[in-house]
Amino acid sequence: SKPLPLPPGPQRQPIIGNLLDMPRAHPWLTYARWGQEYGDVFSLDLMGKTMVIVGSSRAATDIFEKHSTVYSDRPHSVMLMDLMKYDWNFGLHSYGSDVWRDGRRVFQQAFGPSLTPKYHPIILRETRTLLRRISFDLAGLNNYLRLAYGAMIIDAVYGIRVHDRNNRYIRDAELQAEGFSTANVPGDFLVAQLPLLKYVPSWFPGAAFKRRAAQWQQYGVDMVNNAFEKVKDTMAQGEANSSIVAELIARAAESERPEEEEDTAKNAMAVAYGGQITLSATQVFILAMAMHPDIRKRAQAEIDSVVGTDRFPDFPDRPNLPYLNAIIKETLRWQPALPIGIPHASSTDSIHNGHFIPKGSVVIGNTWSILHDPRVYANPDEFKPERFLDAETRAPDAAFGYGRRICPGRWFGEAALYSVASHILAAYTVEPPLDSDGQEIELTAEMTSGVVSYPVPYSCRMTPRSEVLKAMIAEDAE
Ligand code: HEM
Repeated sequence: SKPLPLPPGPQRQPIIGNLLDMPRAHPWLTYARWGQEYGDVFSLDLMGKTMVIVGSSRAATDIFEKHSTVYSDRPHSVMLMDLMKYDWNFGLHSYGSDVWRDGRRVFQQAFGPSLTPKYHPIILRETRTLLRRISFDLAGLNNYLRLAYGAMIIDAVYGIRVHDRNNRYIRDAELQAEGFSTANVPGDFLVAQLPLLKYVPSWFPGAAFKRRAAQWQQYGVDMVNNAFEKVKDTMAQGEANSSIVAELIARAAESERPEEEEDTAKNAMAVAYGGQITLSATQVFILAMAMHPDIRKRAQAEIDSVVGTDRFPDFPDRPNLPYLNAIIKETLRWQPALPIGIPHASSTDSIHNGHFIPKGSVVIGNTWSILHDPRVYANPDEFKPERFLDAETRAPDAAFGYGRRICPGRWFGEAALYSVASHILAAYTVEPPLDSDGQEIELTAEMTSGVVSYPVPYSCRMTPRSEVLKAMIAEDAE
């Protein structure tokens, strides 16, 4: 009979609630601090809109897994959906909508765990091309990593080989990704939730912003259409390479609703380019290797003993490299690429632990807190892969999100990360940069603050480990 309270949280002001308390940078750290004060599930009020932060893995399981039908929606983003017409992106659509269900189905059918091995040859080829590129131009490492992941995805999805970043499909995708992340500034989903915030001057999407949004919208449309149409054209000429899209087009032609099926395939597959985010984890991995010579050497000794020094690592080696696999898990845990995931929303009123969570609340898994919980991971700020050699240690699944929204590309992402990490370790000694006196400059793990968090740009030294591999890198030309 008495209404249940909302989950506890910081003191609210009249009308604006916690608006002025909202962190501008690295929100996961402020949420972690609040979590210690108010509990694993606490709430904030943003001008009447409830935001719930979930900060432990037990609470995340309870909310996102056990009550997945309630907590798998997305907050509607006025900015992305209305201004930028991102309605082709099933990842932004509501739980249960046709676009989300059909898009996710098609996506999972292409990127499920049993299908990912199909793409191993592409992943390996692009990894080896990457090594060759950095052997000529180490300063371009980040560009080449970005290119490698883009090329892996575009080849798997469209059967189109990409050789440089001026490639039109890479350009389409990068321009739309740039628009997406610029529009997705921290204020975005607040603006989305609270139309009144449009009047806060620094966030107000003025005429200039709207013009840019129209341009980003066009990039999105180009990205969705260009590569897809190219596959259709080449198929019509009987020349298309095998690819996910070629298979989906052929299957659509035999279905009862060919046009709709083709559209679903086209839109769902355009979302795959988001898998570029694997770049963040790779940059974290290289940083960790440069910071921890003992860990790097132990991983290299493991690779040398399992793989030898006269060939590159391959996928069948992966189960025989437990320490490297532990490093990959620790990389995803230590500095997750999406420290507060992608916001979920609740689709009905619900109750959690005696607290009321109203329909339409924004529900955020604080991945950073969950993966830095000292009750689960001792000394969580330290990079300690050994913790994952103990099979009891909880895998860092939260890095891939929650419940029914959990990343459907995670097997592909992990395979790509394994490939690049194992090749870099096999071929290179990774060390911190030197100052003008020849002394090593100490590297620290500082991360950027966006929705997708990357290490703040750093440099490192990478020296080939052996003449044999150096010769193999040169030989392994495209
Ligand atoms: C290390 C690499 C990756 C990480 C850390 C990562 C992480 C994430 C996270 C945290 C989410 C949000 C899940 C949620 O809402 O709870 C997500 C969603 C998604 N990811 Fe990934 N991802 C990675 C690689 C990939 C790759 C390679 C692809 C494509 C091949 C991909 C495709 C997607 C899609 C389509 C969604 C939206 C799912 C939905 O809303 O239903 N991701 N990812």
